[in-house]
Amino acid sequence: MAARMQHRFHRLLPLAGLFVLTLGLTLLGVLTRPIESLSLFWPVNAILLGLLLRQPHRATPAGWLTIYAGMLAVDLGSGNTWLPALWLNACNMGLLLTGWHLMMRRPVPQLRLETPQALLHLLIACAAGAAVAASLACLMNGARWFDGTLQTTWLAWFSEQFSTCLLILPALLTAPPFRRPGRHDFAHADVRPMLALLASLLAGLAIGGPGALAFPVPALLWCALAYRLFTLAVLTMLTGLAEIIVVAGDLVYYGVPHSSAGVGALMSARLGISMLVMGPLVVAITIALNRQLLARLEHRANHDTLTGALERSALTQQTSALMERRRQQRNSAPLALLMIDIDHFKAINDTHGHAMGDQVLREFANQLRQQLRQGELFGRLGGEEFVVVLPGATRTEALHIAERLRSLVERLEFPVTEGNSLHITVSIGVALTDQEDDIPLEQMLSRADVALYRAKAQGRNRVMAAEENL
Ligand SMILES: Nc1nc2c(ncn2[C@@H]2O[C@H](COP(=O)(O)OP(=O)(O)OP(=O)(O)O)[C@@H](O)[C@H]2O)c(=O)[nH]1
Repeated sequence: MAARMQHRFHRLLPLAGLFVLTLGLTLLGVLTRPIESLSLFWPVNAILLGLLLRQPHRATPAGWLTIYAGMLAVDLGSGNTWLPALWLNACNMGLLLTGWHLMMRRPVPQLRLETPQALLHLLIACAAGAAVAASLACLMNGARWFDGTLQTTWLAWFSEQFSTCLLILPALLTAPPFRRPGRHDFAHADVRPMLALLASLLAGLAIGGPGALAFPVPALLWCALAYRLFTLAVLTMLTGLAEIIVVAGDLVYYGVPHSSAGVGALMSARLGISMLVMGPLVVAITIALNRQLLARLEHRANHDTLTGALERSALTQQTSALMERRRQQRNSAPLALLMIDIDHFKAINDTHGHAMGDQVLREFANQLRQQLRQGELFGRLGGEEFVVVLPGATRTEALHIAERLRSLVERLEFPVTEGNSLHITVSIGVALTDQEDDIPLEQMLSRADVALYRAKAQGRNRVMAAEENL
């Protein structure tokens, strides 16, 4: 009984959360809505659509009904009668369901706006959702708003819903998982593009006229080049919403008439503002895409495809950079280099086949990598020979780590057939440098190689230190 109650509680809790969120957002929309007219902007639908696209498991029939109930509760609570409340919120649901179904047909990268085409799909989904909402509004309510024509009513609904969704959704869809920002997040942030954006908005306010709406575009393009996609999406959202408020609130003369006959012009301004921000968003998406591709290419170029360890050239370059940094910082902490070679690896290939040899190399590398700390390097020199670089490790520590790795490998099991597995051992040569004895990398490698050779000569499965400096 208690278990069933608990199960029911766990099922109802997310729905209760959705209900409270809908209630809060709708209340906010209603409070900013002048009596007997449409809201300046109605962010409820865009925010709920963003939430459902990020968390599709909430979009169950019960979830949709909960949202509808939340919206109805606010409308009825604020004095609306049943029929208009049912109708009005059916329009909102029309937008949500249309937008959700069109967007959910897209693969995940499109949902996260990872390609420029994804932005076009978002535009189509917003337009279709807004069109459904506007059509339902006209169908149900006739032409009771504005100047009483069906066309103005439809366009007013459409422009408000379309522009709000297009401005808000990119920020919601690209938001990274929440984490507390660290000091480093802001340490190197370039504030100039943001200041330029602010200046362009102020210039728009000071100069006015219809062209002023486009003043922020160059600053937004600069922001697109300087910031992450999510940051840019937040900036385009804030810029767009600020401009809509300024135009609709008649705070500055933008050449947009505000009589009821001017609803069409206000609608045009809303649509224009939401489309102006598409350009900077496409630039930011393209840059993010290029960065990802470059990072992937760089990873491919620097890492061995079989084991994921650093390639010889990347290992040499990163170790040299590490040594150079130590030199510049006059860091007297030592740096240790372990050269690790699998014993009798040829026999594994010969006995179990090359594919099994590859499997052993892959698993061996995975296990070794897991033992290393951040800042330590792991590379493959070729064949079954690997290198570990340990910055700051003393002689005792380096020997201790090498011994730990040797004994770990000895205990590894590589399944060959059912109930049958093979074992391997490694020989390790250790070389160490410090400030007084700052030797080039190539010399470190050859010292470790000599030590490794001695380990092999003395029977393998052992750690030997280079004699010169240990
Ligand atoms: N499966 C597989 N084998 C490789 C790869 N790279 C090198 N080898 C094989 O690794 C073996 C290395 O053999 P040797 O250099 O004779 O060394 P060993 O048999 O480990 O003997 P010792 O090092 O003296 O203990 C050769 O047979 C290579 O063909 C690889 O990427 N995959």
